[in-house]
Amino acid sequence: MIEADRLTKYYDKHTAIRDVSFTVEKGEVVGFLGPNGAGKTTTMRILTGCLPPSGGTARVAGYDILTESLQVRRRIGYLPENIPLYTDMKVVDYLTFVAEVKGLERGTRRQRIGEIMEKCGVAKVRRTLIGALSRGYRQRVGIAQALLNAPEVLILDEPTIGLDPRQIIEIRQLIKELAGQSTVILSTHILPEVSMLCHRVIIINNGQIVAVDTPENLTTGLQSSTKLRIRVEGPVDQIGMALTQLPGVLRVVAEDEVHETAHSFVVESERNCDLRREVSRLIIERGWGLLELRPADMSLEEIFVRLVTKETQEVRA
Ligand SMILES: Nc1ncnc2c1ncn2[C@@H]1O[C@H](COP(=O)(O)OP(=O)(O)OP(=O)(O)O)[C@@H](O)[C@H]1O
Repeated sequence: MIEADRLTKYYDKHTAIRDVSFTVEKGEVVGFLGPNGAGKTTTMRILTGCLPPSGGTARVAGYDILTESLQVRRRIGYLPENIPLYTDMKVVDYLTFVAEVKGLERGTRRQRIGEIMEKCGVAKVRRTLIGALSRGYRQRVGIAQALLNAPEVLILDEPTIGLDPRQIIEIRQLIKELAGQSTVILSTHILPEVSMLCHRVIIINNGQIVAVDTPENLTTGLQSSTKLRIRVEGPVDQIGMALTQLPGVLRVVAEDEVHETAHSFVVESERNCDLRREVSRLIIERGWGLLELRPADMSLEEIFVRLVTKETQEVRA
């Protein structure tokens, strides 16, 4: 559905993105993740046909962004980072205006606007001035305008930025519902958002792609060991010693614990070596209290920092 082929963009002498290539399959939700200034917005704007690349090209829904940009724009819904909403227009009037600009058929326009307002949860504020809406509702109006032309591809630039926690949950729910219907690319700094919403993640740093994979593969693939976090009631030294002696254990780290009788440990073993049974058996046989036992995988945050730091160091070297 989307094929980016060595996209490059210079702003004067500054390279915003360089040789960015990736594909997105129909129906996929792909997260674009990267620190500030990484090149996310630039890439997204190029894909929407709003910004010409300095090099490379892309195909969206089968059309070339350079030579068939009108066809591309017809098939794309775009939520920019700063939505250019008209604050002195009522929601329904604004959506009618966008529907006209997008060339929606006059006969079905009203019905379509009604459906979209219901879907995006703005029907009850249809007659409110956009300027009087909360940020969460404005974001919904922004998503509604992006959806009006039933786009095959939806591009959402930081859809939850600046929203309060309740609004964030609502917008994420809305994106999840859209996922089955459109192909979605969304950019974010928020890592849990990626795990929650996206089938795949594209990590971009300094204008270049540093990783493309599923959130699960990213978190397991870069791990050199398997970690278990446990909380146990009993004598800390004896527990630590017994765990260290279990076959397959590489390292045991006792963590600070405010409780006097319960102690937390991270037990590290070879990659893909699952010691949950052995650890729980040991603790129960010794008569200690097993309060908690769970995998302590590397978080997406840790993966992200590792990839981005590694890349930055390599660039500097
Ligand atoms: N119009 C412009 N003129 C000059 N430089 C620009 C312009 N737009 C972006 N840049 C630069 O290009 C680089 C990539 O910017 P871009 O906005 O694509 O990053 P981003 O990943 O979307 O960042 P953020 O998360 O902060 O929105 C940055 O170094 C930025 O300063």
